[in-house]
Amino acid sequence: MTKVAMVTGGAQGIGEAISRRLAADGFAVAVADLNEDKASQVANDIERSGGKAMAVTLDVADQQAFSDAVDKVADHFGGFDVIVNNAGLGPTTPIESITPELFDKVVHVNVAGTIWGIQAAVRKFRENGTKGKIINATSQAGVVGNPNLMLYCSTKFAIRGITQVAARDLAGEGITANAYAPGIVKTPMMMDIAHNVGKNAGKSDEWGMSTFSKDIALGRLSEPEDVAAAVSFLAGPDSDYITGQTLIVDGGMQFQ
Ligand SMILES: NC(=O)C1=CN([C@@H]2O[C@H](COP(=O)(O)OP(=O)(O)OC[C@H]3O[C@@H](n4cnc5c(N)ncnc54)[C@H](O)[C@@H]3O)[C@@H](O)[C@H]2O)C=CC1
Ligand SMILES: CC(=O)C(C)=O
Repeated sequence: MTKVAMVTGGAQGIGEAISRRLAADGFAVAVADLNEDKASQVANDIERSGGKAMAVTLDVADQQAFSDAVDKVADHFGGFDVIVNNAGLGPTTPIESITPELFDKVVHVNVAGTIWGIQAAVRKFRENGTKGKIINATSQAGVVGNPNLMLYCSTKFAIRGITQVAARDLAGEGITANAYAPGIVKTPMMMDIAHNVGKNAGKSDEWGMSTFSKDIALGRLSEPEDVAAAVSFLAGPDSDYITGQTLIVDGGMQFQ
């Protein structure tokens, strides 16, 4: 029986790499994203390569839409086994720059979006009697406070707590919940942060990326595929006994 995985923010960056890796692992993959065109491109490319995939247009901050999307995926593929709550926003926010509007936007996507994904997945797992897996995107910025990323870091620290609570609440049903914490990965989100680091110092984007990565990850950059390999492990049978953990993906893999 083909297992089914849904990847939010699956149309670009780390999420795209996760979508492609899980398809290569044999999952039927739902590429869920705000960006309908990019999600369709990724899903179509997976299908052209012999995998099973579908695109789902979704704003993870919309609780009902998330629930409806999980129903659509389960109905289309005939099951639902893994949710990867990968979608997120990563603005650069010096303390004085944080507004109520920006706070609401980022927390609704990163934190509420993760909770709505867990809620929708658990409902479907229970309906189908599936011992499913919940895999959430935190970050090294959810383990260590990063300069000028107060709002973002607050959400990534929150996601680790959400993951630990979900693991504890769901252990009796055989449902696991874990998080992955990438280091510095060259994606549009990270390039935006690097741009702001450089701009604040009157330097280039390249200087910003190099400086930030040296400060945070000893200058080590990870590839989206490195993170996808960690998520492949968490989605696969070898991690069935693991729950409530954060897998750090920065110059290797280690549980936190
Ligand atoms: N790039 C990095 O260095 C690191 C990234 N992460 C985390 O990994 C995850 C993916 O990050 P990246 O690939 O770098 O991001 P990205 O910004 O390159 O891609 C994010 C994807 O999520 C989608 N998205 C954004 N808001 C959405 C919403 N409301 N509903 C549905 N989809 C939405 C975007 O359309 C995009 O396709 C995020 O949770 C991020 O916090 C963690 C550590 C490091
Ligand atoms: C974007 C992010 O999570 C970083 C810089 O670790």
